[in-house]
Amino acid sequence: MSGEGNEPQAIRKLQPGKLVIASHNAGKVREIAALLEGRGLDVISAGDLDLPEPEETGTTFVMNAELKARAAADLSGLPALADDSGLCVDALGGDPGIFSARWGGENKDFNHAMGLVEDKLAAQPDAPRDAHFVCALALAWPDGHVEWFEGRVDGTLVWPPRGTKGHGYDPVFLPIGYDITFGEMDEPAKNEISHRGDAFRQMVAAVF
Ligand SMILES: O=P(O)(O)OP(=O)(O)OP(=O)(O)OC[C@H]1O[C@@H](n2cnc3c(O)ncnc32)[C@H](O)[C@@H]1O
Ligand SMILES: [Mg+2]
Repeated sequence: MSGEGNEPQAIRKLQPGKLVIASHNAGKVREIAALLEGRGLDVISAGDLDLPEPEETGTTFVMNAELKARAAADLSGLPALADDSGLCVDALGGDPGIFSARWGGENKDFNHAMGLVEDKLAAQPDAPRDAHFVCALALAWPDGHVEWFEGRVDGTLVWPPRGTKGHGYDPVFLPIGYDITFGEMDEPAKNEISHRGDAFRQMVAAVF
């Protein structure tokens, strides 16, 4: 059968029309909608469609992005784009990583989550504060086809948290080459250098 077996799979183009943003995180949905602007897509969020939040049982960012995108595509019958992302701190062996949202607890309290990172780093006062954000994007179609892209941005962590423009861990993340945190940066400037912007540029080059 053609297209199966060991043949490389062609990248599938995304046609103009409806696209579900398979995320329940308002900050991410806002950034994703801005990154997709002007591409002829009618963007609907998982929240607008009342889609349930799937349990993130994967062990990698890509696995979790794929399971969220597939769940939304299956339930909506539309192509769906999911983002699984997180902050990886070198001195903490890559934590919180795929558990970044879960460190915010049931109330999704990122002051608490940033405090947890600070407390754990306090035990290693001489360790470098290097960290990076990762963003895996998965684009899934209702017939099961899926495409993946992964982006990254490197930086260092600073305390106290600075700025109120971003979301999640943005106030403690100082990207390399900048003297303001993601929390102090306007959204278009953040999108230009962020893990999410990086993954999006790869996706745009491939599927449009
Ligand atoms: O799964 P969905 O519904 O998309 O929403 P979520 O918030 O649970 O998203 P993730 O599972 O991907 O967890 C990612 C967490 O990592 C953090 N994060 C990801 N991208 C970030 C960014 O650009 N700035 C700050 N924090 C970010 C933020 O705390 C997120 O809650
Ligand atoms: Mg999540």
